[in-house]
This record gives sequence, C-alpha cells and structure tokens, in this order.
Amino acid sequence: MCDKSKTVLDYTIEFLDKYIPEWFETGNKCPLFIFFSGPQGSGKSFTSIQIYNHLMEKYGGEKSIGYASIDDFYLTHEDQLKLNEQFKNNKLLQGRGLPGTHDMKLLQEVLNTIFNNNEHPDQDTVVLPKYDKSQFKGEGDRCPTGQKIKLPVDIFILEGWFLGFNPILQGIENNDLLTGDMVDVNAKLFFYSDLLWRNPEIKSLGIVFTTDNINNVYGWRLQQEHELISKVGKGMTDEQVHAFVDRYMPSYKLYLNDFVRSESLGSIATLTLGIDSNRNVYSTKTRCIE
Ligand SMILES: Nc1ncnc2c1ncn2[C@@H]1O[C@H](COP(=O)(O)OP(=O)(O)OP(=O)(O)O)[C@@H](O)[C@H]1O
Repeated sequence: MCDKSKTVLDYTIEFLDKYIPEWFETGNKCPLFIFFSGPQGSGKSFTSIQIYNHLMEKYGGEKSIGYASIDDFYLTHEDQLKLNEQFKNNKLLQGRGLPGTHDMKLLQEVLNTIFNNNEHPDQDTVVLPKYDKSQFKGEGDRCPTGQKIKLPVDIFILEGWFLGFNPILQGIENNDLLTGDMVDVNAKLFFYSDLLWRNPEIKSLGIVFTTDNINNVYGWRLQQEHELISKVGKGMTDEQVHAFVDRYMPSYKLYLNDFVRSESLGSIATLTLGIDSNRNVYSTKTRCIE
C-alpha cells in the first residue's frame, strides 16, 4: 500500500526510525551500515544528505555518523586514464562510473579503519574521500582533502547506483546478457559485493529506489548535471550525459530486476520504494530478515 501524500524522505525516515532505535537498544558494538541503492539521478545523494541531517539531529550528540557515496571512491583522474589504457578495448570502462573504476584499496582501508582492524588501533578519526565530478570538463577527479569522521563510527551511510547488484558466476549461471564488455565489469563486481553487501561482518539496513521505466535515468541525470553546472559553472554537455548514461544501461539490464526482486540489500531489513519520473512514490515494500 502506498500513501500518495508521503514523499521518499517520509518513507525512508519512517523506516530508519523503526530500525535504528532497536539496533542501539541491543547494545551492538559494530557500526550499522545504511546501504542506499538506486539508479543514477534517482535522488540518493539528495535523500542521503537529509537522512544524515535527521540522524545527526537525533543521535549526533552521542554517536558518530559518516556519509559517503561510492562515487567518492572513484579512481583519481590520473589512475582512471591508466585504466582506460589498460582496458582500451572495453568501452564500458572508459571513464568513471562502472564497477572497476573505483579505488578498491582505498575503500578497503576505510572499511578496515571503520572496523578498527587497521594497523593503527589508537587512530581516532577516519578520512572519507570526496570526489569532484566537475573537474576535467566533467570527467572528474578526487578532491585534495576528504572529510574526517570520529572513530568509532556508529552509523555509516553509503550510497551508490549498483550497491546490491550480485555478480553472475560465469559458466555456472546462464545469462545471455553477460557478454562482451560486461564480462570484465561482472568480474570486477565480485570485489564490491564481497567487501560490502555480501560481507557477513557488515550489519546493514538497505534502502532501494527503483522505477518502472529505467529510461527515467536520462532525465534525472540531466537534471543533476544542470544543477552541477549552475553551482560550479562546469560539467558535461547534454550529449555527454546521454553517452555517459548509455554506458550504464547494460548493467541495469543485467542485474537490476533480480536485485530489486530479491529485497536483500540490508542484512537486517530492506525498504524498496518504486518512484516515477517525478520521484513520487508509487509502491513501497519492507522486508525484515533478522
Ligand atoms: N526528492 C527530490 N526533490 C527534488 N529534487 C530532487 C529530489 N531528489 C533528487 N533531486 C534532484 O535531482 C538531481 C539528482 O539527484 P541526486 O544527485 O540525489 O541523484 P543520485 O541518485 O545521487 O545520482 P548519482 O548516482 O548519479 O550520484 C539533483 O539535481 C537533485 O537535487
């Protein structure tokens, strides 16, 4: 059932306000992850920032809360150029965006620090990287400085368009769409799923935005780029945005439906919201696992 007067933010906050107090009441020592997945431009960053502010208002006095996008872990511009060269025959890996174009060593280091498994157990902060998509005419680059978060981290919000996508075991699972350039991307996806959403050490709540028409991504992503250009005066042209989104379509085709159906992003519970092109909610489902 869906209440048309409620926004995506109303639903997500209701969901978090149900599960987070229960999490704290049980005296868990490990951080709680909030994984947030949805197609590009669907509003993950927009909503995450408001979730972050809401949680800071409620718990910020006593708890440490971090927020990052998987986009913040993109390779530096220089390293992306090297990847372009290394995979020069793979069109999907030319430029940032898909699994394989992130700095996995950095992601692993940040996770180790959050779990206090690093070589410096007396460290009292973790630095989350920041990525600037406007650099190099919209190709992007890592910002020189990141954001410091106090350790131990109690809640960590991580958002990304492919969080929860499960890679296909080639040769075991049959899938006609797993061909050509997607073979490399699928192989890269294992690193992410093992580290994040299939990692048994991580306890998480999942929030998923989905849509009945994946072509909505083109409009959403254009809106996002126009906003970026109005803020910082540079970014991609509309044609570049179209070509950019085209590179993601094979991944949506390969993984998205199974992922959304599985409602398995969060190890504790998953909220799935169907949103239309105006981001009005047309369906809502909650799956509680624990
Ligand atoms: N609920 C909303 N109401 C109004 N504007 C919104 C809403 N959600 C998103 N937007 C706007 O739509 C654009 C895309 O949103 P956002 O950047 O949050 O998407 P995203 O899912 O994080 O995309 P990406 O995966 O590409 O980073 C932005 O310009 C944002 O300000």
